[in-house]
Amino acid sequence: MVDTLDVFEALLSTAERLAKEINAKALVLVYPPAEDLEINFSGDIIIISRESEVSSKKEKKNNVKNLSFPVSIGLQNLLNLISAFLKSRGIADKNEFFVYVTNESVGVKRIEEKSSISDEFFEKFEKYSNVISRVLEIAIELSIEGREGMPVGTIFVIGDTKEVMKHSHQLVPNPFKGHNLNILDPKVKNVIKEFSFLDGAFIVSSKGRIIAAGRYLDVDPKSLDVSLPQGLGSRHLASAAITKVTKAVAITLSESGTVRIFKNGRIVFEYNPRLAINL
Ligand SMILES: Nc1ncnc2c1ncn2[C@@H]1O[C@H](COP(=O)(O)OP(=O)(O)OP(=O)(O)O)[C@@H](O)[C@H]1O
Repeated sequence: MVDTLDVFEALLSTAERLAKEINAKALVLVYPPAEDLEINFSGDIIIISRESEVSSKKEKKNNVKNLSFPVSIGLQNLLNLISAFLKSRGIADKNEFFVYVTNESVGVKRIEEKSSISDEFFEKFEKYSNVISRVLEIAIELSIEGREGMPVGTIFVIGDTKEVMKHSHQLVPNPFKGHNLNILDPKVKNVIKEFSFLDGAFIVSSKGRIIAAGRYLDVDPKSLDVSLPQGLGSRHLASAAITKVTKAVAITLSESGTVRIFKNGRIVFEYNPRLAINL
């Protein structure tokens, strides 16, 4: 039997040839099965890993960039995020291509207009990458599992904690008060899930400390000129608004199962894990 690494290496050499032939702007390795692969490509190389800690030691060559995405968000979403990343970094422009390789496929992706995620999102994403990834992971699991079999909706507001606290108040006594719990601690995942039934939002610092749960966001989407696609109610409007009035990122889980990331009052990422095909 041929092992995963052999398959990946064979796909990689096809991807290298393809990238060269079509003058692709970047070659993207999605969750490669080994760290020290020999990659022959003169353009930008992006390595997507599942590790939450991205070590810079692997960025030996300056055309290699590591991005960490520990959760599986479905290939299409991942490719859209990569498109947006390449565009925001000036690596590739609209209608240019990148080639990607996964454990099972090689493909070409054209950079589309719609893949416009603000630079700021990636700055934030890189800065709080571990925390955002962990919250996404929890939101995705909650979307699939629900709580005691019932669908759950909630909000996580990450970063700019001081300002977020100023623009919110407790709906119920804060269960996290006086505790020093960090969302990056694997044991804390279940605690978050347990409290996901509370109305309101979880407030998480940029380093992952859980500041509060059951927090009502005191924002007025109308006066802040926040507009969202029809069908999104007060949970989503409040999430968009808090990211307009502060520098925070908000991640919402809708009772319908869709997970969204908001930044600067806009949706920058949308994904329904219940409809997803895993990588
Ligand atoms: N300003 C707010 N701050 C915190 N939580 C809020 C706020 N507004 C609404 N919510 C929460 O959102 C819940 C659902 O409200 P609503 O159904 O209007 O939202 P929605 O955007 O349609 O969300 P869903 O897609 O999950 O139904 C409320 O019960 C409340 O817990």
